[in-house]
Amino acid sequence: MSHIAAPDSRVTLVLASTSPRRQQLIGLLGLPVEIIPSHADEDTPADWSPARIVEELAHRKASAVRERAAQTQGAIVVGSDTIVVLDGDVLGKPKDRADAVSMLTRLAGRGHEVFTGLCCIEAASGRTVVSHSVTRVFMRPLAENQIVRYVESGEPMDKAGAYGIQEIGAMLVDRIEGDFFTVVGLPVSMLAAQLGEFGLQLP
Ligand SMILES: Cc1cn([C@H]2C[C@H](O)[C@@H](COP(=O)(O)OP(=O)(O)OP(=O)(O)O)O2)c(=O)[nH]c1=O
Repeated sequence: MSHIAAPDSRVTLVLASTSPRRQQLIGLLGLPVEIIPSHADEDTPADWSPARIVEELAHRKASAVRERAAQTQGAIVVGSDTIVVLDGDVLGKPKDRADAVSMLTRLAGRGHEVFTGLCCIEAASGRTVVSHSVTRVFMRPLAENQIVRYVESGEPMDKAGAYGIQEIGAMLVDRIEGDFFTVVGLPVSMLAAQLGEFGLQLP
């Protein structure tokens, strides 16, 4: 992987996440990274909009580790949350394989939206920036046996909407409108823009 010169060695990004995808993607920024898994409550009121849900959950995840992150010099905590939205219904991670099959049966052959919320908190000051990004994903029509075979791979189980566009799930997707990394769970260019608000110029 190529790297540009570290833009600001006084900053460490503290990723409040257990997601291996987010851990890999945040490395693209070329800044020092620490991981502090966050276990925030993910319940939200039923009448909240998708945008409000993902922004709130990204904020909760980042807030939950802010205090621990403050021990690191120049820490900026990053939290993120991703949901799939179809016909106004929020699809999170599937509860079991049957739930994954039913989500994918609904998603096949049509478009849906993926919302990702992103929150940066400067640990020392508490200064907070939060926003979200939306990408439209169009899935190929899928036969029942294709869906079942995909679910048997185990890949869908830790992913919102029961698919991973960056893995075998790439074969389920016809096209997207919007940012790819929003679907994977960490909108890299929005993160760079948020960090710009803390005076970091990236790249
Ligand atoms: C739609 C889609 C989702 N996903 C993933 C991104 C997120 O990791 C996950 C949604 O769950 P989240 O609750 O957003 O995140 P998480 O529990 O995996 O990690 P953490 O809260 O610790 O940060 O779905 C993909 O990897 N690819 C995809 O194509």
